[in-house]
Amino acid sequence: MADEVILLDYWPSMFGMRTRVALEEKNIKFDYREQDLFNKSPILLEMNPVHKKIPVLIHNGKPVCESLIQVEYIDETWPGGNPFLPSDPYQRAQAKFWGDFIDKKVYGPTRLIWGAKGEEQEAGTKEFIEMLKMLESELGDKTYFGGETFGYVDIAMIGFYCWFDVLEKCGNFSIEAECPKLIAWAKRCMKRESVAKSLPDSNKITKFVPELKKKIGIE
Ligand SMILES: N[C@@H](CCC(=O)N[C@@H](CSO)C(=O)NCC(=O)O)C(=O)O
Repeated sequence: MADEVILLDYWPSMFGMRTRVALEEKNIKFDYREQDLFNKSPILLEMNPVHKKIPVLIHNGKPVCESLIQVEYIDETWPGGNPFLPSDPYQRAQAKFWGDFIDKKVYGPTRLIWGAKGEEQEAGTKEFIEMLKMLESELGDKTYFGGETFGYVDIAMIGFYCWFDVLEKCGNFSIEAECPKLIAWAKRCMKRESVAKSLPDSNKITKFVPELKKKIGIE
């Protein structure tokens, strides 16, 4: 029986983009189901009762929650092609460390940059740039975070790239000026069909943010 793969997602989500990219990298056919996070569907509540968040990967009726867990699950379940994670335990640990770093240290400041004002927004901008500089020094002169092949940390981070334009406009800074190597890396990733297909156009994100702010009551 062919695998049934459903992805409960939300188009602007940099977390959902991770799972989209991972599925595309493995050439897995999946049923993409856009979710309304302001009026959550019964299937979302049923499949992710703990966090009630997207993305949720439903594989033959069984839900896998949390985007980085989904990326690893996809890598293990469909092992063909380039592995996302290295086989060496230490290298795997290092890749997961940077995935965790992105979740703990990169995502938070982005909310302040587009959602806050004044000193709070400035603090978010400063923090974001500092965190990107740490990522850039980890990348160094490598093609991808794991070396020559596109993998786990690239997948964890690349979804933020389509948010860079709106973050720069809100925070009045240039990511390229601060982290040129990181921008060069992102452009390299965008050349991959799996990434180009999975990330929305940054103009769409830029138009979306003011609508989102209105919807959540921050103006
Ligand atoms: N650690 C999780 C984060 C998912 C998340 O925040 N999803 C958001 C949309 S993207 O910002 C979400 O589903 N929010 C709905 C809510 O918070 O109610 C992951 O990596 O999958």
